[in-house]
Amino acid sequence: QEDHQQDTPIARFQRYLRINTAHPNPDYSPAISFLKLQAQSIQLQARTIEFTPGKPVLLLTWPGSNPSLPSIILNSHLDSVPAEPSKWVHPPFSAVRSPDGKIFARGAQDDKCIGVQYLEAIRNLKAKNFVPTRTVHVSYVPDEEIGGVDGAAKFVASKLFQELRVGFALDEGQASPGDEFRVFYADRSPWSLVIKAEGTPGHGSRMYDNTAMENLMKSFEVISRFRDSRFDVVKAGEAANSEVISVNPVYVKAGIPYPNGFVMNVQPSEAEAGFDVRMTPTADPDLMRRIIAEEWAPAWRNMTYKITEKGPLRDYTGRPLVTPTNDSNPWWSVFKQAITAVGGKLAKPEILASTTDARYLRQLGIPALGFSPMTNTPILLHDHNEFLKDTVYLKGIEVYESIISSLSSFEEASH
Ligand SMILES: CSCC[C@H](NC=O)C(=O)O
Ligand SMILES: [Zn+2]
Ligand SMILES: [Zn+2]
Repeated sequence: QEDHQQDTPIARFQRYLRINTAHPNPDYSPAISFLKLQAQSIQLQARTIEFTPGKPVLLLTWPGSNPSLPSIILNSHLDSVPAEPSKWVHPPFSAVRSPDGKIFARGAQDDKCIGVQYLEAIRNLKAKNFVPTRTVHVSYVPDEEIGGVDGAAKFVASKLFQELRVGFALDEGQASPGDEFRVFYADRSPWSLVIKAEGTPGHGSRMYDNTAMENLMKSFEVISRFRDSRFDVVKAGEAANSEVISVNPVYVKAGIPYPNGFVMNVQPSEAEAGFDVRMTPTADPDLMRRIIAEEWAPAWRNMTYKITEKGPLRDYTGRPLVTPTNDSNPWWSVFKQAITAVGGKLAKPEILASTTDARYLRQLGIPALGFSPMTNTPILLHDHNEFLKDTVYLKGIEVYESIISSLSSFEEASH
């Protein structure tokens, strides 16, 4: 294909997309090599740090003329979720460009687009002899899709990160089906919930009280009611999906396995289910824990449970992980103006329904916005046939040029 031979912004995007960094075995080293080469070609300093062996963080730096000012950081993740190739119109790591300009690849939207757009924007600014006042860092972190424990979490906790003196951060957002850019000022925080029921085993023909399955089914009813009550608010148009606590069942595990299925005439003594729970930034974690303990998995119904919090819900001062999008945050006005300067319209700032590594930055008190410049684009992250149009990709580079030049030359020494 013609795209293979060239060294154009689109061809460079395709090259990054063709590196398979999907879980469960993301191949990080070719991705790092590719990005390092790109960084070299535009004279950015590069550092690779393995906080966990085999899980590199790449940090690129464009020094500012006034390094005493807090820096800005542009973050993206190296990894992707897996793809099911048989369900795609083009192989998920082919980065095929269709005649109408759609570039198909796992990671096209989430989030390899921004990873290279940052660099293309810097390339263009350098070509125009732009010099940033503040230092600009670009970071590439592993394992975002599995929680970032060995990636962003370790990176932001490092001495190196502290030495960067980051004043403001950008991380990924989500595509916008309309013609307004979307921006995210907070994430919902994920909890993994596993509930287990125990009960009296017995013959499949008998009806008696307190079986494990009956205990688990009662939990499903209670949890369903909680889910409906929140979902009804969303369906009534009174809140966005991301503004309520969500709970969704993700697995059930019970029964006695048999070579071709399950034993059908024994009621099992144990049953288990897993739930994805998403806490809104201002949700009360103690209240949620009480609901789980007293209603969803009560000991009196022979149930136990385990909650695993996937990241922080509050910053170190106990405040919700929310970046102000008003005049109290000078970075916000600079960001907003940078979008309008290139003819972009900005939608009302939103909470992200899922989560990103931005929560680790917000935990430190660093203002962080989630932003991926994709308008008129269907939301295809984690979906089959994820794609991004070439024109949208190229427009995004222009948007980042505006954002990076504005943020990096903004002089007020506030945090
Ligand atoms: C359990 S942390 C997982 C993080 C993941 N991030 C993107 O999809 C998410 O599910 O939101
Ligand atoms: Zn992502
Ligand atoms: Zn993702």
